[in-house]
Amino acid sequence: MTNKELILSVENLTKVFGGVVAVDNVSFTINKGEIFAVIGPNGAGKTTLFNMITGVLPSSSGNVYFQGNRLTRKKPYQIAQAGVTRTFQNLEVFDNMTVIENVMTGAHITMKTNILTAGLRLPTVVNEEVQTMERALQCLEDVGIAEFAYEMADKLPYGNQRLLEIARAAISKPRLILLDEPMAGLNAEESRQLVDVILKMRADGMTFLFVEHDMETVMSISDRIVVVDNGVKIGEGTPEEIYQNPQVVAAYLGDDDEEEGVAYA
Ligand SMILES: Nc1ncnc2c1ncn2[C@@H]1O[C@H](COP(=O)(O)OP(=O)(O)OP(=O)(O)O)[C@@H](O)[C@H]1O
Repeated sequence: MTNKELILSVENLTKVFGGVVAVDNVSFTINKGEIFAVIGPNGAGKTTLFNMITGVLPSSSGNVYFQGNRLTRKKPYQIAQAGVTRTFQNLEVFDNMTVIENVMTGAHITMKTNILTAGLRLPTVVNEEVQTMERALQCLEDVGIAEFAYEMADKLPYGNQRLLEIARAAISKPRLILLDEPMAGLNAEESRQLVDVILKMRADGMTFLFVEHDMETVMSISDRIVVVDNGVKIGEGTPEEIYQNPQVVAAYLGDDDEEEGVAYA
């Protein structure tokens, strides 16, 4: 990649739960427009890392900088306002809302409407609502599920609910989206659809940081990968470099068939 522009810098991030060091002095940087994966065995500390970057959990030590601004100790909504949004490991779709209403909930961090102005139904409020609805529809179009906009969210197939989560993350116009195991539970066709959406959004300038167990997806779409094991970063590089890193192979990918390469499906 030419003209690298640093967007996220994770510096010596550490999280201790009681006696357990869940994330141990992890550092890495992400450039604008990259698809960057974090992989590692169950319990390696991936979700904890995500939770610290997005302000869901305070770090024990270390710092996170986004476009040069320190995110450490900021609240999740402040981090979202700064341009970092995320999806969660388990679906977080509101069942009792339509698809478009679900997407609109993602816009509240960028809206100017407050309880007072909303109660007065000022023209600016009505305008903002209309604009948000239009933007929500556009986000649904971008992920390919606009035709379901006015259906109840829980009626969508699982794969489309994941796409809905991406649309909801995208409506606040983030510069970085974190995806926590986006491929979990998807069938092959749904995974392909989601990969297409991620690649298209990246082509439009989005940066992605994602945690994923599906190695085929990780190896096929990631520009760079960080590998964590027991909270410690044990490798970093392109898919090819990770594939050939003996420490990573031994700790995570399995070294049964080193001769022929790693079986990571
Ligand atoms: N709230 C918590 N309190 C205590 N320990 C925790 C807490 N959250 C996570 N841990 C511990 O921290 C370690 C890392 O957990 P984490 O969920 O971050 O791993 P992970 O890599 O995301 O795992 P998975 O792939 O299974 O989702 C584990 O040992 C876990 O038991």
